[in-house]
Amino acid sequence: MMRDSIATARTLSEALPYLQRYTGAVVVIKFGGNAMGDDEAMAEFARDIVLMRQVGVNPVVVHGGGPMINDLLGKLGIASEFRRGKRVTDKATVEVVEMVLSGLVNKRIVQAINDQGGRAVGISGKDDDLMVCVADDPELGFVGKPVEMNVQVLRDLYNAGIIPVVAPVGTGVEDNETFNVNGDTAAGAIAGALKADRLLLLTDVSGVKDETGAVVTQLSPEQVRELTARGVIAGGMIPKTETALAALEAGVRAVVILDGRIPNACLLELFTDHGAGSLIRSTEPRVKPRG
Ligand SMILES: Nc1ncnc2c1ncn2[C@@H]1O[C@H](COP(=O)(O)OP(=O)(O)O)[C@@H](O)[C@H]1O
Ligand SMILES: CC(=O)N[C@@H](CCC(=O)OP(=O)(O)O)C(=O)O
Repeated sequence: MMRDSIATARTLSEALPYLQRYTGAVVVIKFGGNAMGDDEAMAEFARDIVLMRQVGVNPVVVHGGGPMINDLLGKLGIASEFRRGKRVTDKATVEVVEMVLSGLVNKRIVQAINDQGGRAVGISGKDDDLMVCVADDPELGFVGKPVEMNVQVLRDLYNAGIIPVVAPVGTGVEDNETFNVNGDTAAGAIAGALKADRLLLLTDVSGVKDETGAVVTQLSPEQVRELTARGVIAGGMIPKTETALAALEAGVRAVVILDGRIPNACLLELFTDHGAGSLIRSTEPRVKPRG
């Protein structure tokens, strides 16, 4: 018992330099549908987010919900397919996407954060024209590519002590269209527009893997391009790494792809000597042992 308390105190003490480094920092967390898990895992994620806020970080949560969209599409008998990690989205599908993301998934996360004593407010990319989109690719239908980001609403929320929780649904430039935006793409666009200190992409794999299946703990943009060209980075990992590169270009300091199913994944990454997952950034040398 005493030993446990000593270990806890040591962990807190070791966190000091990281707490100092991240005070006032903007950290965008993409919470993928596959990383969400059961209610207990959701509560644990929410606790981490509330703790971040408590120690002076400004967390902005952007979520996915692909598996939950699949469930409802399945019940409705609507077939769905993905191309290069993005869902081909017709009119009927985009309605289901908006219902699931802005409704069920968004409010589940908001409630979980509030249950832990945080103040979460859920919005989508439509609110205050946060994410204005054009069609990404005519073959994908109503899949949006963000072209104009109005992130002041996020600053207003976090400056008021509120944790914004964003559903990746965008509005069109004209005709009041609704766009389905890949959650990673949305998180990257938001992190880029906020020039966030960190973008954490929480998924269900331990990081970006090489051809042997080993997680690469740190990658440069060049290495990402090379692994993609060789087909080692594939499927759902493509929007993640594309997002990482675009976010770095836009001024985000570093992007981490990590396993959201590990307990306290976000805290482990931000506040301990051990990083988690794959860190993608251009030049700075790595300061933490990872893995
Ligand atoms: N090189 C790679 N390293 C790790 N995962 C990869 C790689 N290439 C493809 N993947 C796939 O990408 C998936 C993650 O994307 P996705 O399922 O869309 O996650 P999420 O729902 O969390 O956004 C992994 O489960 C894995 O199957
Ligand atoms: C265009 C596109 O693919 N949109 C995604 C949006 C949800 C998402 O990104 O969910 P995950 O993060 O859980 O994968 C979709 O329809 O599934």
